[in-house]
Amino acid sequence: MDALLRRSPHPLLPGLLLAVVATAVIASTASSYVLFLAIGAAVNTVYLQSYGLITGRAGVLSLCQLSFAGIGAYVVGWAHVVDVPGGFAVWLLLGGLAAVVAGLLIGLPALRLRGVNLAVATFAFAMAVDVVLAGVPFPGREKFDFVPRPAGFTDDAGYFVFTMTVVTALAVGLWFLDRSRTGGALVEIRHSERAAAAHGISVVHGKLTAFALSAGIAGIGGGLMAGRLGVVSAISFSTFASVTLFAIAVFVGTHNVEGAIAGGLLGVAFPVLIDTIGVPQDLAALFFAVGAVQVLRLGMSQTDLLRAKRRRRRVARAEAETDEDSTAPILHRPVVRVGADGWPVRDPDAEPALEVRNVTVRFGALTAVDDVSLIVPKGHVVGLVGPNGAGKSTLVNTVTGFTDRYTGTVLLDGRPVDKLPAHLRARAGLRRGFQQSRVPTSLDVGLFLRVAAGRPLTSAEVDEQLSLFGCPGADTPMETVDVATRRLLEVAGLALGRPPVLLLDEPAAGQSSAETRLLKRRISEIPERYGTAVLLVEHDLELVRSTCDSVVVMDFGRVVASGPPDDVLRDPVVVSAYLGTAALPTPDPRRETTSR
Ligand SMILES: Nc1ncnc2c1ncn2[C@@H]1O[C@H](COP(=O)(O)OP(=O)(O)OP(=O)(O)O)[C@@H](O)[C@H]1O
Repeated sequence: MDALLRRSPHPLLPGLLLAVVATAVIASTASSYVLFLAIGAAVNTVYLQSYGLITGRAGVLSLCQLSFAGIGAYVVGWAHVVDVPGGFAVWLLLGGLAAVVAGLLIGLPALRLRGVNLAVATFAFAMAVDVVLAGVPFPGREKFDFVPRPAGFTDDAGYFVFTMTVVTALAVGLWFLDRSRTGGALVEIRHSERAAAAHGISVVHGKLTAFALSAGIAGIGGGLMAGRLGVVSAISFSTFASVTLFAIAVFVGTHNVEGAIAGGLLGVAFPVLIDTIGVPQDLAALFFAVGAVQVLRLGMSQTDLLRAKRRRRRVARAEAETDEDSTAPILHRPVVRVGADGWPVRDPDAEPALEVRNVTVRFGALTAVDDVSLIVPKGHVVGLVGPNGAGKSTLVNTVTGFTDRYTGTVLLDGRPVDKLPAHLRARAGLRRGFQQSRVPTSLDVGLFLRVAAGRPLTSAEVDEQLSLFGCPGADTPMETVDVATRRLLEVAGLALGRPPVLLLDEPAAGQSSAETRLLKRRISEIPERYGTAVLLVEHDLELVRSTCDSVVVMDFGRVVASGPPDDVLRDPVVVSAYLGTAALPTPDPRRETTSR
């Protein structure tokens, strides 16, 4: 079943073959009018690849991509007029680079903005570029000094081949990006900026990268447009055209390669089509806008819907064919160091990996964390328990840098980290999981593991970890993975980063008893296997008792008890303040004899 759910390992080669055949057929058979339209569709595809990167992958609402295209076209025209050596291909790259610089300049001030505010800021930039380009004619335009197409590709058929080569090269680049940790990081930023920061990803850096790369792609598209038309005018890069392409991108879903191509074709063919039946071409924009609104309502673009349908069919087929024994045992690798009782042996005098000193957090009049101090020694698992609202998650947020309004000190390996923002604390080795799963569903399992680990992993490491946590194969799309398995994957990925300290916030929530048993084993192995000390926030007291070396109990923001699990969980203060006798777990005879 797993194998059927996985993506084809090499979808790139058939895709490349298809691109070559389609380009050759169109170039050799199409009329000059159709070729002119086809070049337009290919240039549109480049624009939509840029939207697919900034909006589809990174989730940034940018309405100014054609302004970057205008800058690319302007530079190509200028390079031709002043005769920059190297010819069209070099001018195209220069146009892309100029657009990258513009993308960075727009991206920097826009970093603090999100959603509609960011859309408004990019819209304002597009309007400003409209005004500038309308006042400053494109180089060569006044004397009709046409930009020469690249040597060997000067006729329409040749230039179509050249344009399709650029489209294909960009598609290959994006294919690799999607499979890299940078691509995974962009998707994670779109999904949850907090989760991205917790994985050591700089949201600022990620968004700037998306702005720069997408602007560069759009700039190359603009340069191609200059080659298509010979002389361009501001109207080709107007705000109206930018917003129309944005609507197409949202409607079709241009973060998928087939979406970018379909969107490119739609943007050219649909206006021509309605024109032939007497409807003004500009009304096409209305159709795209209605389509985009519909997609925003559904939450899925056309290509996402198609891909989801295909996947559902594969899942149904796999379910019908599966002969897997779901009760088959999961293969475990033995723990590195175990005592005679089968449980890991730990050093009682270990140095602190994490130390929290007198931390207090206030939300207005409410003191959510009140002068809390605790230590997580190296190689230990420490439980943090307490009733709802006791302040556990606030403490985890504070320690990991997601709350900056606190007093007190957090030390990692003896060094204060209070001045570091969340992503730098994560990079320093203070990693965390979230109470609510924040796993981006558009990644596949292997890439998520790489992003969560925050360090380069070999395929063997990924596969071994997946098997250890009983998770599906690396190529499995995350959206086909159930919520409980996603939580397991989160723990698996974080642990694989081998951070000095890992804070897990209710990892067993929503797990079946079999999954909790596996999780119990895996969490108790984390210190030995990965060299990581764990602070485990959990309501499942049996899990806490059987995995933790010591337990800290919080109530009303304060530490009310701490010590060995069996002692603490039977402490009358803890029982009356929080647990209630019925909730007490039964002591495990194995643990009573454990040499910790
Ligand atoms: N951002 C916030 N603004 C105001 N109050 C908050 C904020 N975050 C948490 N609180 C309050 O702080 C207190 C501690 O909440 P916290 O979520 O840390 O408790 P918890 O022990 O993690 O609870 P649970 O087990 O339900 O997750 C609660 O009274 C909560 O309402």
